[in-house]
Amino acid sequence: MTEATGIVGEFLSLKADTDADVLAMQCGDFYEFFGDDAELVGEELELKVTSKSSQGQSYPMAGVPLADLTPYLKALVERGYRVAVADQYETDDGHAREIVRVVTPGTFVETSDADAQYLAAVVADQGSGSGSGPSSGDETAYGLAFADVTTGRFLVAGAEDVDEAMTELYRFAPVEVLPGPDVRTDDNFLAQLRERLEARLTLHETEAFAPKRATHRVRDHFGSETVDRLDLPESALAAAGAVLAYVEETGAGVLASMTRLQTHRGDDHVTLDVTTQRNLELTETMHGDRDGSLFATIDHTKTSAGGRLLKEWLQRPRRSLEVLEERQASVGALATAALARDELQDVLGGAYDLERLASRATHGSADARDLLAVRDTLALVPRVVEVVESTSDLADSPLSTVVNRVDRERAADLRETLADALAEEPPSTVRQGGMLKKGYDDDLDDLIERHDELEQWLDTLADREKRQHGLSHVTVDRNKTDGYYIQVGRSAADGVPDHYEEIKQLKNSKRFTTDELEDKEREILRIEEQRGDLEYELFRGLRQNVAERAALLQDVGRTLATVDALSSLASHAAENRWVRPALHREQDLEITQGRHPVVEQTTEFVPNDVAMDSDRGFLVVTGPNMSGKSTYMRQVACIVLLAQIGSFVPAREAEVGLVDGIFTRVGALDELAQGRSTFMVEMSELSNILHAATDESLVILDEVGRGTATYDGISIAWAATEYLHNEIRAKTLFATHYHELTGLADHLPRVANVHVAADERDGDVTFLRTVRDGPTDRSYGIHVADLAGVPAPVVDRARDVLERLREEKAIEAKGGGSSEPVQTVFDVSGGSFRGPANADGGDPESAAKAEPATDPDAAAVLEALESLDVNSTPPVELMATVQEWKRRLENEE
Ligand SMILES: Nc1ncnc2c1ncn2[C@@H]1O[C@H](COP(=O)(O)OP(=O)(O)OP(=O)(O)O)[C@@H](O)[C@H]1O
Repeated sequence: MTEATGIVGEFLSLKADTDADVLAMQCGDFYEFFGDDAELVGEELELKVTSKSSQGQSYPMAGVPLADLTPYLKALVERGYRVAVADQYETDDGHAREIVRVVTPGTFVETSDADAQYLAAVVADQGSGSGSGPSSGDETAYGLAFADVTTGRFLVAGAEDVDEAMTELYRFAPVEVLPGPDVRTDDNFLAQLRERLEARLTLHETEAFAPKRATHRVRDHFGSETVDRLDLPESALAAAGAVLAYVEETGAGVLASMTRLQTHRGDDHVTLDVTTQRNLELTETMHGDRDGSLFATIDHTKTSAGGRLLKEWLQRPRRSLEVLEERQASVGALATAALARDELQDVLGGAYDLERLASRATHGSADARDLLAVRDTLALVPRVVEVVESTSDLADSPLSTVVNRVDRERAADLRETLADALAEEPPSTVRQGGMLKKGYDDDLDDLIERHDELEQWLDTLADREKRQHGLSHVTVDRNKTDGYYIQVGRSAADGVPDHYEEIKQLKNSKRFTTDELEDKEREILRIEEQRGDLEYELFRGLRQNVAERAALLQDVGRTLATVDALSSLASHAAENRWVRPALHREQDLEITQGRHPVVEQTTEFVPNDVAMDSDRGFLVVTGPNMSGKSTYMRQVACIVLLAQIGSFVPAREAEVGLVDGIFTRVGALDELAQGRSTFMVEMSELSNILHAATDESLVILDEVGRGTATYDGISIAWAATEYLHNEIRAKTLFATHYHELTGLADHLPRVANVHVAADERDGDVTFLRTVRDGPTDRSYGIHVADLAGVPAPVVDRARDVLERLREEKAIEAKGGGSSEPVQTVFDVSGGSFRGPANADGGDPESAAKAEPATDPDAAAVLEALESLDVNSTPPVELMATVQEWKRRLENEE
């Protein structure tokens, strides 16, 4: 095959030099894609694919106009592609092309989405674990770095193990992850990354992660002093260095907007593992919708920066009483000062995203309209301060400190500079002039003046020509093809003077030019070109000026976002009768008339109380299917979570002891699709909780043990309860269908039973949604099956069967002297199941029913099993023995 030459050859050779998935190469006014890349964009972006031949071979080709590249880049990076962009530049002997940047999901600066867009790196800590890399045990620690090129945010974090690393990663939801060298070989970690995150995994060159090199880079960028002060582990520095290197190498050109190195410390924050963030539907529902999430419910922010901040609060609740009480006080003040709040929200409605604009200025992609947006947003600062300071509730609240933190003088300076420079309605291009005002620069003023004079001359030309030559129907105008022209109506066209040179005939008129007009035209074009160049230079200076104040813009942006997020919480609290929870560091949790923050929006919600303290730290929640157990427990978790972002909560009154983590384990239907058995998922989640929870945590367990055989399930639930109660001592709510577990309250001092009440009359069940103390007596599964539309014959038959079963139970129960159906209970002291009759020393026959192992053959088998030493018996012999037991038991039946 002959090698392509010419433009295709150039394309293919540039492509061979990059590890990007796709190359867009500038060819004049277009970006072109050739070969496989053309096919790919043809498919992904629905671009028309044509063909281009080179050396007798035909190559697919597709292209987009220069000015339209951004939306195509956005679409490609959103699909996870990395796109190299090669620009064309002039050389002495023609032109050449060079790759100027590689646009990737994590380095796409021009995004229009409101959400944060994090690029992350994760590095295994060499010094941790048992020393031989990440696969050697789960004690490997990790260093993480997160950078948002669109806002300049840069954070580093450490994680003690895989779970913590995954939790942090999930919290930031990066769009692109750079796994460090060790992480790349850790299949388990990679599998979790793929499963938990929707991020592109990019294998960046390993040298970038080398600790020495990376540390040097971080020091160089953020200053040695900052780095020393933060005292970061090597792995975190390696991650941070790799992120910086990647941002630089991809050519995003925004490094300068990363002005601050912040640490994200897990111990400042409430641990919310991945499962919990999902289960509580913080930012999206279980079905992946934004609507119906907790965030969508409480978000009334007016700016995208405010929305981002509120989401960040929700994903990273705090543990510091001081921070939370400050936020609460501001929310309280804003909730009371309704008029001032309206005014603030109104003002914020005019704010643009300063953090994003700062990045665009640094990147060099901000146009004059962007700088106008900076000017207009800075102009809001005095008004915001004024509203706060002139409203006594707000002036006395921490909000006053928040708004006064801004360096107002510098903000006003920059605003003034921009106001003096920018024209009121600048164009969206930066090359054609018209962006800057008179008075900004003397040379520019000269050009503008001369331009104005010429325009004036042109404006009066038509009148002059009419007068001088006695013409009628004369206009003077310009267009792209004809340049400037004098247009004369057809009736008068024959009478034009001799020096008129005809350039075009139209249906009802003719177009002419004259030497004089051509001279003026040349002059005007020259001035316009000069003006364009000069304005571009001046504009770049102005933009650089803004870029150098990135930190100031980030501060102002952050302050406005904070006011926005706090006002949003205040609005929601005021409109939904939420109250300020009393926070403290004790274990108590007391919620009076609490509601579920999301469900209350769409349902006539029945409020419920929760009372937990050091003597009552474990609630077993029972109740019929569909009665509201899950809602009740999630409501508790949501209220604690809201309290720990500084929000008010849906209750009449609430007292919340701060927690260090919220852990949940609820039905995991969605995991089924990923090929893991429900039970396996359930157990690994339980295992995570039992490892991670502490006596300061809140644990929510919904139906643990349900995914396996009943007795296994009960046993696991039982053992987990004991462990949580005795060892971990976490505040726990445990919903279960295993009625047996309600017996725990009699044996474990801190366990109490509550149930969600339902009323049954004439076979109809009414859900009361009220939570009451004590266990429930039965479940109403058949009623729910009926509600769910299970065919009537099946429902009827189920009722029959249930009746029969109850009758049998009733026989047992009668022996116990009770007329109520009684369920089998688990004997704590004996560790076995038995009927209550037996517990009372009643009818031995019914006890035998509940305890099948008392059958003589079964007892013999059990005895043999007990004395068998499994470890020393060869497998074949074991199998034979089991078969023998089986035969013996079956024969007996
Ligand atoms: N306090 C309440 N007020 C009003 N509606 C409620 C309340 N609690 C729950 N609900 C509604 O009742 C329905 C069932 O609630 P939930 O899923 O919590 O029941 P459950 O007892 O956990 O069910 P299951 O045992 O079948 O999992 C939901 O539609 C929920 O919105």
